[in-house]
Amino acid sequence: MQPIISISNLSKTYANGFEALKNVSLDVRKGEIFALLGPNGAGKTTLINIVCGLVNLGTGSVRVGGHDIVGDYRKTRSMIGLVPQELSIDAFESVFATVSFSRGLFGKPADPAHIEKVLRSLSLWDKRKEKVMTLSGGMKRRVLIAKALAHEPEVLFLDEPTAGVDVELRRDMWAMVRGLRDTGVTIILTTHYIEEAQEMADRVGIISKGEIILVEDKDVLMRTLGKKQLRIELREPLTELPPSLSSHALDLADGGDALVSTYDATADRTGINALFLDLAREGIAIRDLETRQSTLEEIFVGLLEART
Ligand SMILES: Nc1ncnc2c1ncn2[C@@H]1O[C@H](COP(=O)(O)OP(=O)(O)OP(=O)(O)O)[C@@H](O)[C@H]1O
Repeated sequence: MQPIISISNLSKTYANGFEALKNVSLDVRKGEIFALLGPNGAGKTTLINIVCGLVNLGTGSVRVGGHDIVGDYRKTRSMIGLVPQELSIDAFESVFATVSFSRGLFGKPADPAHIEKVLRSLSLWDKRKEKVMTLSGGMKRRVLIAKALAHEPEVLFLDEPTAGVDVELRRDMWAMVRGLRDTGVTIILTTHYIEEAQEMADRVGIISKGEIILVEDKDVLMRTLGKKQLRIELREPLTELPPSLSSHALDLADGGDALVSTYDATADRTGINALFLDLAREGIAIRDLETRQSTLEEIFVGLLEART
């Protein structure tokens, strides 16, 4: 499939000499939710701002829908909606007016029916006549999303969309973003909430110190890099691990009330059968079992640690 965004060998050095992006190449597929994860200062916003035409690119090229972002600036800009990190909106305008105005910026004719659809999809219709300054922070963030959607973009960038938003609103936003994806909009989001990427993304890209260190299907990433943990609660506590169990990667936990084994769930032999046999031989009785898969957060931290 033709990617909707194609970034090739992109590097960016700011005027002060800081190299914020180093030879980044990345394709985003049409209709996917792509999560860009990285620690503070990794270059996420720089990358987004270059694609959106807000920061000049250094070297390399970026195409959106097959159009070059420099040569075909107007075309690519009109294909993109951006929800920026900072809440910057015209405080004195009504919700409806500020969202309609955004559409006009792209030279699109007024379309009150479209604006109504966008406002309704974001549960903002009841607030359409209110001044933006009277809204709560979460509602203001929705207005930013409405503004980004006013000109019917094919690609939506969400730069930390749920920073500082409460859990309920975050879940509403996720549902809203999924709904948008279902209408064919490609979504690229940056986030510090790895839970958000885990919940929403089709693919995940990890950026660190200006370099893309990994791009992978989320499910593949979690399957291949995710370790599983087996927790065995014991009927009787152990004071120490019996020597016969020393060949298993086991730790005593909860003051001896539990054993914890970390294993690779994708391996042909996980060693779990042998472990249970040895436990039975030792006469160690089990009260309960629990297995747990690594979260994306653990995978992410592990990847970054492996590079330092
Ligand atoms: N105009 C600028 N001039 C010089 N350096 C800059 C400029 N803008 C950003 N930087 C630097 O480039 C690096 C990448 O910044 P960027 O905002 O892209 O990171 P980020 O991954 O979005 O971080 P965060 O998660 O904190 O938003 C940072 O070290 C930042 O200080």
